[in-house]
Amino acid sequence: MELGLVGLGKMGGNMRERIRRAGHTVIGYDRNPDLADVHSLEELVNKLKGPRVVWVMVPAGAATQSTIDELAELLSPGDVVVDGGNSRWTDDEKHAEELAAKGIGFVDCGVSGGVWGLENGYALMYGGDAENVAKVQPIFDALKPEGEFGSVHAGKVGAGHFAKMVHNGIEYAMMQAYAEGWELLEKVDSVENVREIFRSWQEGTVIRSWLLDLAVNALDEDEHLDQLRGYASDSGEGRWTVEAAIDNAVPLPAITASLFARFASRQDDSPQMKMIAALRNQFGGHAVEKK
Ligand SMILES: O=C(CO)[C@H](O)[C@H](O)COP(=O)(O)O
Repeated sequence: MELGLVGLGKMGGNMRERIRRAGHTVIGYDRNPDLADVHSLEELVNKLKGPRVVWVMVPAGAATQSTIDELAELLSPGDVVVDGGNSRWTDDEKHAEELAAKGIGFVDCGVSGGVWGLENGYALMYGGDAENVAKVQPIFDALKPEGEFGSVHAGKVGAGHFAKMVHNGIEYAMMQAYAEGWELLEKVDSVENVREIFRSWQEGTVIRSWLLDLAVNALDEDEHLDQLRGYASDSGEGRWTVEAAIDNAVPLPAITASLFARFASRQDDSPQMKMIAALRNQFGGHAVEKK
């Protein structure tokens, strides 16, 4: 089938390649003309035969919103827009309504696989009406990993991005647990080869995983991570997971702690720990360290 793909960065560029390898035609648009097959969204839409499917793979928020606004003006009734970015799931209902007003379908799709997806396939979690999902199905089949699992129709509009958000929350907590274990192992003098301990865990253990494999890759590149600063960014999904937990009164201690650990990583000198030091000094005369 034919697909229009908007956004040809690290994810979108590799997805275009994987879909083409499966024998489909992909017309890609990106603001960077070096990456794009066409010069504008209008040209992309005009080149596709109807009913069209256009997959949006641009950063969540303003970039996704403006792309969907533009597509709403260009596409025709019966066409479908897929939002494959890491959009906040609460935006999906709004996008579906905006497009439905013009007779255009909408499917939200969480995509996992990172830069390895080209070869390994992308795990897909999508939400929307069966009729719209069916129009995209050949593309889902091309992107997903080989084998029985790796893609799911998670539910109604929004369910795909909600599933991806929870996936990322789990990702935060798993990474935090590996990172904490690694730091503790590195701290203790009697432990001599932390990297090899991590490597040994890749087979037979309860905690083997792809993230563990990637941790070993990272330690192979830089055994004690000396070249990195202990600073971790976030792009929103952990925060939205914690917000959803509050809305639903679901306790998420591990995911919440892993999000807050990232915030702490961005402080050179913790203001709250200054207060703790000051209070210990006030009530107990405990020593403080001064600048
Ligand atoms: O979706 C992903 C992996 O599954 C992206 O890599 C995402 O950027 C990870 O989230 P964060 O940037 O908040 O760590």
